[in-house]
Amino acid sequence: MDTVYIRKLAIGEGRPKICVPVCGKNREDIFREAEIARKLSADLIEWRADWYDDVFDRASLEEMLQSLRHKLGDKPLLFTFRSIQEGGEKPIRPDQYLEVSRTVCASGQVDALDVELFMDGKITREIIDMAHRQGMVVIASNHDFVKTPEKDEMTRRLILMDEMGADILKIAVMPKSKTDVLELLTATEEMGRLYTEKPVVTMSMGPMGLISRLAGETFGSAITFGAGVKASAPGQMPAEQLEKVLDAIHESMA
Ligand SMILES: O=C1C[C@@](O)(C(=O)O)C[C@@H](O)[C@@H]1O
Repeated sequence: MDTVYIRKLAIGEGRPKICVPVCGKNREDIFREAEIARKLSADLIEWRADWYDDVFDRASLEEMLQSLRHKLGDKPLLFTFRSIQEGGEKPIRPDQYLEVSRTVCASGQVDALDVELFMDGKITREIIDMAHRQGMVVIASNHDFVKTPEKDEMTRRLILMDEMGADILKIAVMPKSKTDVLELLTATEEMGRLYTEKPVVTMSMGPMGLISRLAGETFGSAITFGAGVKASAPGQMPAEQLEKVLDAIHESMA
């Protein structure tokens, strides 16, 4: 697997990196959560801006990006607007998604950008190119909060992300059975062995899928999300506990 750097953080080698989401609705909550995430074991902080009340106001968004960067120092920052159809808080039209992404890219304050694969083919490509021109890392993503697609469909989507030029390929799906969790792990393993050199990030959500958030070093998932103040998706463990488990696995595997 190739290593992708987000600032100095090496994604794709060693222990999976811990990403802690920040999901505040207003300035105060966002700063409080970011401060907690920074002190926790976060290797990377995700600002889930779909939770932010004023996200569609450009001046407020620009100001928040600057302040967040200031608060986080050189901690790597991932910007995500998760659309409602993929499990996020707010609906967003493709043109708004493009506009928000433009503001984020132009701000120069963000290190990595989450781009939803199925937002809109043309816009997705445009955003990926724009983020790359700014020297940002692109994490393409896809989420199914209802079910686990078949293994070949999951690998197809991840391959599509690779072809679209994303640097890191991510999929999160909901299991209905333990077999679904195995499907996700098999898709993860196959991606690394057969289809890509890029880092892959996968998770099976909910309590049944929890094991997939711990097993990245074995099956090939390079980032795992751990809860700070609150979880941004079902099945996330508190980041502190997650760190202990990942460290124990890493040390015993060495
Ligand atoms: O894509 C992901 C993964 C995630 O959905 C999870 O299941 O941990 C959490 C989201 O905040 C993040 O953007």
